[in-house]
Amino acid sequence: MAAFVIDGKVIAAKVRADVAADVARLKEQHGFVPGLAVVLVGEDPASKVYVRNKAQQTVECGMQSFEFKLAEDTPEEEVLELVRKLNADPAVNGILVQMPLPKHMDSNKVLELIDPLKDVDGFHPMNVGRLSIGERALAPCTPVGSVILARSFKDDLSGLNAVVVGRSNIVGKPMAQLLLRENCTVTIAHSRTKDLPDVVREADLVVAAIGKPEFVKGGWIKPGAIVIDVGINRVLKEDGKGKIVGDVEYAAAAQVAGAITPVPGGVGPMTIACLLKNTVEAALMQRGLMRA
Ligand SMILES: Nc1nc(=O)c2c([nH]1)NC[C@@H]1CN(c3ccc(C(=O)N[C@@H](CCC(=O)O)C(=O)O)cc3)C=[N+]21
Repeated sequence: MAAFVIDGKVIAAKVRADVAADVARLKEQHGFVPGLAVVLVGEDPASKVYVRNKAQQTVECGMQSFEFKLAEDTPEEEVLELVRKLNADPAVNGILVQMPLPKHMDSNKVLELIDPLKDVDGFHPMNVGRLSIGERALAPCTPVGSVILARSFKDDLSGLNAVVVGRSNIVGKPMAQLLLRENCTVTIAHSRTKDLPDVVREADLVVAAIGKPEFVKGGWIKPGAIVIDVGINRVLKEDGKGKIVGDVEYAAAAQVAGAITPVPGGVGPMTIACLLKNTVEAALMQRGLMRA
């Protein structure tokens, strides 16, 4: 039977509607509008589109958007100075510095300067650590969105064998932490994993975050498994035109999986929705209005 297709666009729209409702309430009850600052260094065309979408959706949810576009050859110190300024600005509740940064910059140095309470990407070591010890933390948007997508199909993930393919700091590792929190039995597989297809075959939940087009084959998927595809790869079709594919061989996997996220229209839209959600959480934390 063909897999259920988990519609990331629909679920992202629901997350954004919740964010908009929270923002409206903050405005009404506290006279305050959350703000998100996005810093883009350089001219990467894909990054520019993504930053534009973020700014537009931030405003649609009733929040303030601050955009900073710096030239590729901006000195590192200038980016650090901007982060310091945003840290000190009470109108800015969330700060996102678009990755990757130009090669002449030390990304970790920039990320570690961001106030952990404004770190809506959840990349600061303080948030990474707090997530791993189960404290309240801002968690990375893509993994948070991926859990919401999986739970939209099966609310209780407890006891599932989850295999995360990929061990990056922005997806694989935080994904594993969040799935542990959902009481999954978690395996992190990667490029050096032995017998990877057999490891994936054991998974009730597969998260593919490798960054290689259609790397995970349909034949690796356990019948009925939930497949979350984090990959966004631009490839050329036979007719020479470009298209976007995930890290999973979608057509084949969709024949065996119980549920699968498409690319585009799966995890991508959730990443932005969860960024907006994190911005509201950050604003609540900064103002001591935290939800229980
Ligand atoms: N500090 C930082 N935080 C990030 O979260 C971050 C980043 N840097 N650098 C770049 C990546 C990439 N990223 C995407 C988010 C949404 C879509 C998205 O909405 N994709 C749509 C459209 C795809 C398309 O048509 O291009 C989809 O998958 O359906 C894509 C890519 C966030 N990133």
